[in-house]
Amino acid sequence: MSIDKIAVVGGGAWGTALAQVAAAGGKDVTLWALEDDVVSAINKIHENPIYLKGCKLSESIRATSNFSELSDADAWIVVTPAQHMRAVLGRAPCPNMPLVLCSKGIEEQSGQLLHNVAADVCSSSPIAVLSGPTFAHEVAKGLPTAVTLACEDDDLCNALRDRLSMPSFRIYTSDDVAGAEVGGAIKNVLAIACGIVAGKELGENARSALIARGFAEMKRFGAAFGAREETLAGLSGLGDLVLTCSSTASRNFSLGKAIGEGKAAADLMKDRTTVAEGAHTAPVLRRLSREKDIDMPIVAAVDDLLAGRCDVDAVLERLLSRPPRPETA
Ligand SMILES: NC(=O)C1=CN([C@@H]2O[C@H](COP(=O)(O)OP(=O)(O)OC[C@H]3O[C@@H](n4cnc5c(N)ncnc54)[C@H](O)[C@@H]3O)[C@@H](O)[C@H]2O)C=CC1
Ligand SMILES: O=C(CO)COP(=O)(O)O
Repeated sequence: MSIDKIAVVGGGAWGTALAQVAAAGGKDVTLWALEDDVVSAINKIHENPIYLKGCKLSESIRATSNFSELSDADAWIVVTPAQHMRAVLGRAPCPNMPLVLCSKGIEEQSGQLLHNVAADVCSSSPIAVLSGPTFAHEVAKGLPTAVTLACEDDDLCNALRDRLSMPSFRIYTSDDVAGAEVGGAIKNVLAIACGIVAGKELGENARSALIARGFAEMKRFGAAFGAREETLAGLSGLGDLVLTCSSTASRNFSLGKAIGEGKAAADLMKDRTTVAEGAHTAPVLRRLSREKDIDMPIVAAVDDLLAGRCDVDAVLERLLSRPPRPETA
């Protein structure tokens, strides 16, 4: 299977970093971006100063705002914010070639995982999911990174792995598409919770407890949505959870930190140019957990804080006064 021409759909930090990985691996890369300023900066100065400032890009990456220039690609790497994926793919002449979904979230309106959203819009495209602990600025610099690539078609999964791998970008394969998506979506909500712990100065013990109990919520949700526990314990679940819950380089963690320091979520969300997916995932995750009767107290707490229904002290009191229970329940 020839995968030499790559189209990247989405010119944010992650799409730009993935374009850089593919170009460094010798692929012919065309990147579709929404903003004309991003397109012209990548073509003229080989940088994306809006979303990935300070990172020199390969001169071979061509940027465009015209979908027709992606029509001869062998695969599309789709990196839009989760809530815009349906609209962006709907604007494109739907390709028959493989789509590699790299966004992290759940569609708010439909409650669907993103592979289902993409399948709705591009019903004839085979779908893979690439997810893991991957801060864009580190990947763009070529620092060592490992990810999960999930696809139900083994041959396609192996072909994509072979064509997209680099020594510093190590790809592990899986056939658990839902599992790879569930971990990436939920860890963003839990990162907001860990940011709140940091902003409120509740200590490192509390942060570790949140990671472990948050992982328990991820496993409960995953079991109801067809995710395998071994996938959730891997790069796309626990690996990404630990990364995002530990660093102010995470937009989700930083959003939580500011809330923990006393700022109002609504003010923090106003005028954002970069995406903190957890803020969009929390309400839909809460809704789905209620519908399926899945106990997710940390997700519920983050949802209440983001919606301004409670303050941090009230949410903390609620979490700490829950009745004792066996750890594995
Ligand atoms: N930045 C990172 O380190 C990583 C991000 N991701 C995921 O990749 C996805 C994209 O995130 P980033 O590249 O970081 O974005 P970003 O925060 O760097 O940039 C925002 C993106 O949103 C797009 N956008 C804004 N309004 C839009 C609209 N109305 N329609 C379509 N697109 C619109 C912009 O064009 C831009 O591409 C997210 O789901 C994120 O969770 C995954 C792994 C790492
Ligand atoms: O998904 C990411 C790292 O794997 C990026 O996290 P943030 O969106 O919180 O910055």
